[in-house]
Amino acid sequence: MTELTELVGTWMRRQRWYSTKNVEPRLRLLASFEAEPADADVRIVTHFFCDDAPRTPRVYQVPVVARPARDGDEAALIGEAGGRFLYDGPTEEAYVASLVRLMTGAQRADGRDAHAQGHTLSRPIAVRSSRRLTGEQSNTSIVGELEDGRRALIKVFRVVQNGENPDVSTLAALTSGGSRRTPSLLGWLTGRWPTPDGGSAAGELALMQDFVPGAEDGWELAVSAAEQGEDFTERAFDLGAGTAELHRLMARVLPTTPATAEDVALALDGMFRRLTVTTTEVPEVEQLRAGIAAVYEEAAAAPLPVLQRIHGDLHLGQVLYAPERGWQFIDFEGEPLRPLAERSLPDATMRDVAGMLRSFDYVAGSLARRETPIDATGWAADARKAYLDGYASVAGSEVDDFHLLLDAFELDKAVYEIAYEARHRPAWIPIPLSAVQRLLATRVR
Ligand SMILES: Nc1ncnc2c1ncn2[C@@H]1O[C@H](COP(=O)(O)OP(=O)(O)O)[C@@H](O)[C@H]1O
Ligand SMILES: O=P(O)(O)O[C@H]1O[C@H](CO)[C@@H](O[C@H]2O[C@H](CO)[C@@H](O)[C@H](O)[C@H]2O)[C@H](O)[C@H]1O
Repeated sequence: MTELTELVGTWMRRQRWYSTKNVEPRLRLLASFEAEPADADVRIVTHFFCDDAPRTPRVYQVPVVARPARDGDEAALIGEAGGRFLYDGPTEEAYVASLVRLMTGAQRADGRDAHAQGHTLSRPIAVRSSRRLTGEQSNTSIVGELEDGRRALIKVFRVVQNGENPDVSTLAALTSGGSRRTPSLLGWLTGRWPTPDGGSAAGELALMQDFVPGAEDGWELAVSAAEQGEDFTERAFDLGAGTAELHRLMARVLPTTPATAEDVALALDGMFRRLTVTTTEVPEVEQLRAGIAAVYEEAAAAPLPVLQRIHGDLHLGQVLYAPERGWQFIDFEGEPLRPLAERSLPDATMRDVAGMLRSFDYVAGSLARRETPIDATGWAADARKAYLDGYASVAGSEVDDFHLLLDAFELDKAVYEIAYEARHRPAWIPIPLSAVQRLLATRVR
């Protein structure tokens, strides 16, 4: 193993975006692409590593800035190799500036390293300064000050996969459709890299969208309201109405298709697959399997909706509340544990509604697990009802028409969450696990 691969492996294991927990990465360097730096002293290289540690190998994008001296951000130091100090690219202005040049068309992403760019800007624009965001994220986000005074949110995808990333394709369609519910997409970068078996893959490497000023994170807002016993029903109603507006726009600007028997079979297959994965990781779920399966089968026999593009991983952490713009929806990448090819397929809007309903339950679940527990079950029930009322204020009787589907998706999401928590936050497994038990026992909305 080379010095670089060893250093990156040790460092990567500590990163939140490293998706295989509790194991040592087993990395293989697939390719490295060097970008043109503005400063001759630094080298900017984006590496693609295959990690063989998980059952299905994953490819990671690792941009690195190599400096002659140890004068970068200490927290972002990957290590020293070949007489240079290697820093995590997104914390380095040189890397961000080069990425923005590529994404906005100021620099051609030519065939040399097989990158392609796209943007919605009328002219290239440079970044003046940048700051990496911290916090729990699947990817790495950066706030950049643009030369025209605007701010942009730049997202660097860490796990890269072959195919269309809905974070870019959904936002591109919504932006051209004039969405008021999402930030505008400003630019993106698509790249090509070799696959571990000698083939070639292409997919999105980064995107840039406008930064929503003064935005508060939906999860933090909801938790703080719940812990103080503050009424959240008006906000939840608006969030429901906003979700339905978003769905309407998606149906207008992206393909829709009536669900067929094959779609139902595919969806059921996906849900049972998740159930099996979860049961393997958390064996207590096995005893709930028959009850869960009955709900799935009942939904499959019920009337079918028209399928369309949806958010795909909707929860309170995927919405921002901005004073001037109201609720804004972000992160259209879909569930990180789901294969990319599935994530752009037309789906049922009730899947998103179910995701948000689960999130209100998580607010109560997380407060119940505090050192001094807070009972927010009433708060969550009110928020849930207000959200559904808000959705119905725009979408009419859709929730009532497809309530069996909604029940099934709520269970499916909770089953997914059990596996997610087992990998990321085992102490929180009881939140979705008790939700599954409750949903089976009551089947109420
Ligand atoms: N357009 C935006 N304006 C302001 N903040 C944003 C914007 N997009 C994302 N954020 C902030 O960045 C965080 C991570 O973004 P997100 O798209 O959810 O990334 P990830 O794919 O890593 O989950 C969000 O929780 C939010 O706080
Ligand atoms: O935001 P991501 O796309 O990374 O989504 C993943 O992580 C989420 C947690 O950060 C996870 O969401 C679950 O926990 C939330 C509270 O932290 C809660 O609001 C959600 O309802 C719950 O699903 C999400 O499932 C996962 O895909």
